[in-house]
Amino acid sequence: MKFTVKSAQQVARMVDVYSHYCPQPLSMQRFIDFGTKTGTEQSSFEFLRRELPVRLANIMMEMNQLPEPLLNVPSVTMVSNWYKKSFTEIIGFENSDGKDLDTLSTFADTLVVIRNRHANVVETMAQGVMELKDRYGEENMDTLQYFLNRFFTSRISIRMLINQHALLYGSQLANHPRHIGCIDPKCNVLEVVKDAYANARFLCEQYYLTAPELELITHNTHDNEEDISIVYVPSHLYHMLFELFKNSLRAVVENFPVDSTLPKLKVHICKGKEDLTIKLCDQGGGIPYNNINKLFEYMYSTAPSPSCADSGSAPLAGYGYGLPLSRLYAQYFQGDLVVSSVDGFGTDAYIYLKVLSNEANECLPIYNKTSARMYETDV
Ligand SMILES: O=C(O)CCCOc1c(F)cc(-c2c(C(=O)NCc3ccc(C(=O)O)cc3)noc2-c2cc(Cl)c(O)cc2O)cc1F
Repeated sequence: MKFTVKSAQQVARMVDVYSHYCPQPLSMQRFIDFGTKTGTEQSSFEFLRRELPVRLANIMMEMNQLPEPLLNVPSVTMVSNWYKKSFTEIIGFENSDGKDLDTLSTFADTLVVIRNRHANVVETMAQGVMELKDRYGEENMDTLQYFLNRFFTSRISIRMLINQHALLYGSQLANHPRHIGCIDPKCNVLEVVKDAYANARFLCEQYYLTAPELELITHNTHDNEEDISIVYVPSHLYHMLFELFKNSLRAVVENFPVDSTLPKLKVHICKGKEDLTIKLCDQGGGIPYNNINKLFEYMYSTAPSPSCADSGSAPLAGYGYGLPLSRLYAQYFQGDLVVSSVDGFGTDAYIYLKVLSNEANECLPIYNKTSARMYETDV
């Protein structure tokens, strides 16, 4: 394997070239078919050595459009350099031979290096938002919100592609023999709900010494399956549920006096014709309607990092990005996450997932004139 070192100008030119290609959204069905019928390591390599730089370049071009104050905070510069390095490494395979076993092995290793390099991007960007708030207050908030939603969605999609290749063809084993990469074709929703609740409850009891019980209600009008299942990525579903349970547990415990009997959390799981809906209902006192959107705002939610927060900070509180990121996971395969609250009583949170795999297409940000206009600062 020979890698030619490229100058910063050469890399910038290649980023521009690759950013002119549109990312290709894959459906859940396509992921499944590729992993079980049509795909080989060679065809996966030949797809990824183009698609990954295209997805990286599209979001790198958006990052370069950010207004100066956003672009120049140290943490954002660091993340930008990680992207440039990873982009350069992948385009190094542009003319490699997909039939050569060394090439395939080096490519798989490179993907793992890239995945590890980008492991702390969320925390680093949260640090960048805090640096920005300290320096410039809440300017450019709308631009930041627009960019981060697209940036984190792009990151979810790139990690999905890398994980599929690594699990299907790398040395890393899938979690379960039934799984196709990180996808479970029969993801048992009830089990993921119970798992997320148990772990959130453990944190809640560790801090508050109490936690509300869980009541589960299932409805299946789609098929006559005993256990409600869906073709989905269990780790994505777990991430969403764990976040929502943490919020509900915290709200309920904080809404009632110590030693009160706490009202149960009620979770409805319903598999319908098009949607699988998971509804979490709590009596946590609710939030005013006007403040719901703030929960999804990165600038508003950026709390001091748990390590430096005062010792009294609840372990249920993170960087505050849990909810916006959970909604991006839901939307990534055309689903959604909606929070509806009754001020003074409680909150219902809904996770909507597409039941039909051919409707569950990746939702990807595309860099074009429309998106570029979003970054044009007012004159
Ligand atoms: O730090 C993190 O990562 C977690 C960040 C997030 O932390 C929160 C949290 F877990 C729970 C709540 C909360 C409250 C509350 O706190 N009610 C009291 C208050 C009353 C008035 C106002 C107001 O006037 O603005 C605000 C709160 N009521 O319902 C919810 C609630 C929110 C969501 Cl998204 C959910 O899925 C379930 C819930 O029960 C708010 C959070 F923000």
